[in-house]
Amino acid sequence: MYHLAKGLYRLATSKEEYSVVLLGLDNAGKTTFHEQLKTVPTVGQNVSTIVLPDMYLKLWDVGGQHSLRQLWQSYYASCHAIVFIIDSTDIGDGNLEHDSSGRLDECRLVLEDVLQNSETEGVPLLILANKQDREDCVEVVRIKEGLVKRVFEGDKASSIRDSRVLPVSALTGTGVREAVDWLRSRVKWNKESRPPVMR
Ligand SMILES: Nc1nc2c(ncn2[C@@H]2O[C@H](COP(=O)(O)OP(=O)(O)OP(=O)(O)O)[C@@H](O)[C@H]2O)c(=O)[nH]1
Ligand SMILES: [Mg+2]
Repeated sequence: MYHLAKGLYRLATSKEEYSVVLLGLDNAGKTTFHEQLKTVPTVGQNVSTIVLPDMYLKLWDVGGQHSLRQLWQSYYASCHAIVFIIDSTDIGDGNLEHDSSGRLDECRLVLEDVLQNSETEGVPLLILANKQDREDCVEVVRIKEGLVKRVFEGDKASSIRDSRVLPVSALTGTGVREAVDWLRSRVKWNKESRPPVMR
């Protein structure tokens, strides 16, 4: 009887859990974005869970430094969405042809690499044009035209997936709510291909 009651209680109180991995070059603002949302720390500092009315969103903050990027792929198979964060102040004027620092091109290559991996096929992708609070930031439309469109139109991004580009400031929190709302709807839409874990 106890086990039945416990089972029923669990069934009534359990929720779907979806994992979201935060990617992007070093210094893009992944950890700042994560801090903005952090409610329940899970194992380790770089994982936390946001409790939403209808689901848990588990966020994985992975380091973006060059040497750490090879670890990203270990998150691909189990993630339900990818957030790719861009430092909008570190991509020149957003045009690949004038990219003197090389960071826009680096960003493009890294993003292409993520999209090309077969384990990310069909996974919803949210691109965040971060640091929009800064005066020297490149506007989101330019990032869409100069980077995202090129990546999506190139031959390296074959698979069909839900994607969106949103302007945010992880520091001030502007746009963060919209980002979570987008993720919440998309992981649900994609749940047949990537079923959630029940918690
Ligand atoms: N002005 C401004 N600064 C930001 C914003 N987001 C992050 N920063 C700053 O950018 C720097 C890097 O942010 P992090 O969140 O540590 O970057 P990261 O992507 O986690 O970097 P790695 O862990 O090295 O991959 C910090 O000094 C942040 O305060 C933002 O929206 N606006
Ligand atoms: Mg970090």
